[in-house]
Amino acid sequence: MIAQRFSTALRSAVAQRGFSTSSASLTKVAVLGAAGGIGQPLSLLLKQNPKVSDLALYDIRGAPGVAADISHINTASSTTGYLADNDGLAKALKGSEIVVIPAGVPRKPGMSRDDLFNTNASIVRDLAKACAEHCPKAHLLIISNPVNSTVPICAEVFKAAGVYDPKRLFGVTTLDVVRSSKFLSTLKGSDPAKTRVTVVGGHSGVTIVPILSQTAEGESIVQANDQQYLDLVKRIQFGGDEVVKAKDGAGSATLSMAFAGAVFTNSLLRAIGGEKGVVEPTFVDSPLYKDQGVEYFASNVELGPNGVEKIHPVGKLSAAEEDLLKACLADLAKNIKKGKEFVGAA
Ligand SMILES: NC(=O)c1ccc[n+]([C@@H]2O[C@H](COP(=O)([O-])OP(=O)(O)OC[C@H]3O[C@@H](n4cnc5c(N)ncnc54)[C@H](O)[C@@H]3O)[C@@H](O)[C@H]2O)c1
Ligand SMILES: O=C(O)C[C@H](O)C(=O)O
Repeated sequence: MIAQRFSTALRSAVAQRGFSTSSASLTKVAVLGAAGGIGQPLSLLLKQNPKVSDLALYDIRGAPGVAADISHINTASSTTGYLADNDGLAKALKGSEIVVIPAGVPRKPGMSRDDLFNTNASIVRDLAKACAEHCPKAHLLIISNPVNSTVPICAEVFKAAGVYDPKRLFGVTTLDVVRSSKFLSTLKGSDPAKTRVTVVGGHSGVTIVPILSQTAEGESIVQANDQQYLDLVKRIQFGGDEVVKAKDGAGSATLSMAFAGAVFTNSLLRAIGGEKGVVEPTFVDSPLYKDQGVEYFASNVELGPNGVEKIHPVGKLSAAEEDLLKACLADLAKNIKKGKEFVGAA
């Protein structure tokens, strides 16, 4: 009865905001690391998403305050904050269909993402264990770095628990897509909303491979293969370092990441709600380069109600992009192996 009343209230709020209610699914979303630099703005953006029915905000510190604050926003979803005591993590996860994980430490200048491994690997492993126990069918969206290793860690934890579904595990690489779109459209004077760049590979340095040749605005830059192209690729691959440097010890990208995380979560919510043709680049368990020892790879993925619907191949590449891909695969294989070794799976 209460659930029915809530559902009616949510649909009416959705309608008032001008969104179509027909495809609006009612979905509980948990954010783990919700009081952090990414967690707070991401939670704020998710609170504005009419497809979210319940927002469960978990952190080892500060989550109840963030939840109290966000809960006053007059959208229909409910918001609850949880700490580790009183079984907070289990309560946050129970019934969640999507779990977004930005928990962990960010970089400081001079650090690589791999330097975060020692701290973040165990944080992500333990959170994945809790997910495997309390919401084994949830879609897991991993933001915590190094993504190239934390995604394999989650997969191995789920395999050990006997609940692994490769279709429901995603490394969030959307920030690379967002940056590519912004940097390319700035150079070309095009509309960033219409300048869509596919980024494949992984999420760190040379493992980030923008396929500019497949975008109308990028084609001529790739053909010229001059300093402008080299600079653009470098800026996309090392955009994270640009922010780390500018923040000067206060962390890494948080606001643009929250935006990117909200974009990817919304795409998945649309697909879960039955919308067809929703495609996002994301780092998943992928057949594309398994024969070269690379089990996880980001490429365009069509999303569906059960997560990964179809993994698209990278398509035609320029000679320069072929070289970028080669360098990517070598690094990626090492990052993946490191993650698997951490959980005793390699
Ligand atoms: N995938 C990407 O594109 C991308 C982009 C930016 C940042 N990141 C990564 O996201 C992570 C978080 O960055 P941030 O700037 O939000 O850091 P932050 O330090 O501001 O926030 C991290 C939060 O995680 C919490 N936390 C730590 N251990 C936890 C645990 N066991 N359970 C629950 N919460 C826990 C902390 O209390 C903190 O609130 C970093 O690893 C960063 O490198 C990834
Ligand atoms: O650069 C970082 O460490 C954070 C994130 O991965 C990014 O790309 O901004």
